[in-house]
Amino acid sequence: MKVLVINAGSSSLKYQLYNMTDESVLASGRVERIGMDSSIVTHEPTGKPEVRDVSEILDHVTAVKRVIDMLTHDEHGVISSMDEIDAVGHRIVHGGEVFKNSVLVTAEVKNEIKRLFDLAPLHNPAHMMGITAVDNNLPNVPQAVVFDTAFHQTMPASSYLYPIPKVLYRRHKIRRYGFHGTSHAYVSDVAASYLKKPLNELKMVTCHIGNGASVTAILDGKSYDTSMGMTPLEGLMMGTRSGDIDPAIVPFVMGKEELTLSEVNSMLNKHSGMMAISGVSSDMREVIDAMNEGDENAKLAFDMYVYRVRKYIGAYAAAMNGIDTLIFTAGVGENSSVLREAVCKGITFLGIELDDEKNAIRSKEAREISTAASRVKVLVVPTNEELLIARDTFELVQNASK
Ligand SMILES: Nc1ncnc2c1ncn2[C@@H]1O[C@H](COP(=O)(O)OP(=O)(O)O)[C@@H](O)[C@H]1O
Ligand SMILES: CC(=O)OP(=O)(O)O
Ligand SMILES: [Mg+2]
Repeated sequence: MKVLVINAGSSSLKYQLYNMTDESVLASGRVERIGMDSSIVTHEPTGKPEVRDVSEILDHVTAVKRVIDMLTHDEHGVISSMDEIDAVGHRIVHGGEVFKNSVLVTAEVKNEIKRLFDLAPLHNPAHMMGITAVDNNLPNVPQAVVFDTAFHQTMPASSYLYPIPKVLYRRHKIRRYGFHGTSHAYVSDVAASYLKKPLNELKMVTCHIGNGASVTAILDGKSYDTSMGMTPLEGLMMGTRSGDIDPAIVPFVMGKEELTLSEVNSMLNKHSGMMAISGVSSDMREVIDAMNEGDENAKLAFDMYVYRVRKYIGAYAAAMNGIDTLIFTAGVGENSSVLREAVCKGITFLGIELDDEKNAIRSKEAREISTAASRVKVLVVPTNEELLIARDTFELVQNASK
């Protein structure tokens, strides 16, 4: 069975085609700048050269059509016709309280995802466009949806409720949901296999540090608490997102600077974080480069970023009354030995001892970077949200056909 995995954003659409017989990736790629005058399609067929193309792609339906054209292309294609695509799996950021597991797409599921637009206005409408685009281009192919929030549905009320009037939870479902769940679940599972220990016997803290960043406490193999909240804004300092701030700042700034709701939202989501403090970039590589060249604002941004990761690790070690495994994943967590060192060197009291040589090794494999004597095992585990989405989709479609 061949499964196409789609991660649709507001102006982009990433894809991977899997052969589920051996879970190999046949092709991957992305369509960027959808709706703008020059969209960029990057297609990477396994074993063949990468193809890049600039054209006008005004909507997601056309984007999916282009993806199918690339996958079935005479020269750059990896399948002979679109009939070879047996199922499509989508990443959906917000599943609210309704979706605790991945499901096949039905009319009712689509309605629920639409009802959640309010809680994830930046993400869910884009995902819905992805689903509609597949409906239009591959009308007979089953689709599944895999939610970033699902893994965190196990959190106890003491973790997910905010100390605000309870009526707001009842009326509007205001609570912590948490995100990147597919990634936290995947890396915790890989780490347990790597350590040859049952997942439910470990006290883990997983740090998904990419463009968006979140930390999760995993107890008994389940999400116990996580740093992102009702939306992906809470928690760590990120590329352009503020993370935790005093909520009183919002009405205060709105009054003083005469900002509207949408302006203050944009300030916190798009013009804060590392970008705002460094004045250099939201990209960790550029911030580290500037810091190494002596830029003091870049150093302050890096120090603040690291400090906040450390505080969450400490908080979650306390929340679980211990920690035995610390995991780094996603763009920054997997690639930046500098960040991992800065985080770990400040929390040695927890029993974390980094092996500098192992930390410096670059690899695509899961690996341990702590010393043999370190009480806490520190691992780097490359995440693979797409593979988990493909697996869930495959399983749902197979079960449905039994
Ligand atoms: N070698 C590196 N050192 C530091 N940061 C890196 C490195 N490689 C990638 N990154 C960072 O990873 C981030 C992107 O992470 P990623 O998980 O791909 O994000 P997303 O999936 O949210 O787009 C960027 O900020 C980028 O700077
Ligand atoms: C939920 C979220 O923040 O996703 P991303 O890291 O892809 O922005
Ligand atoms: Mg990501």
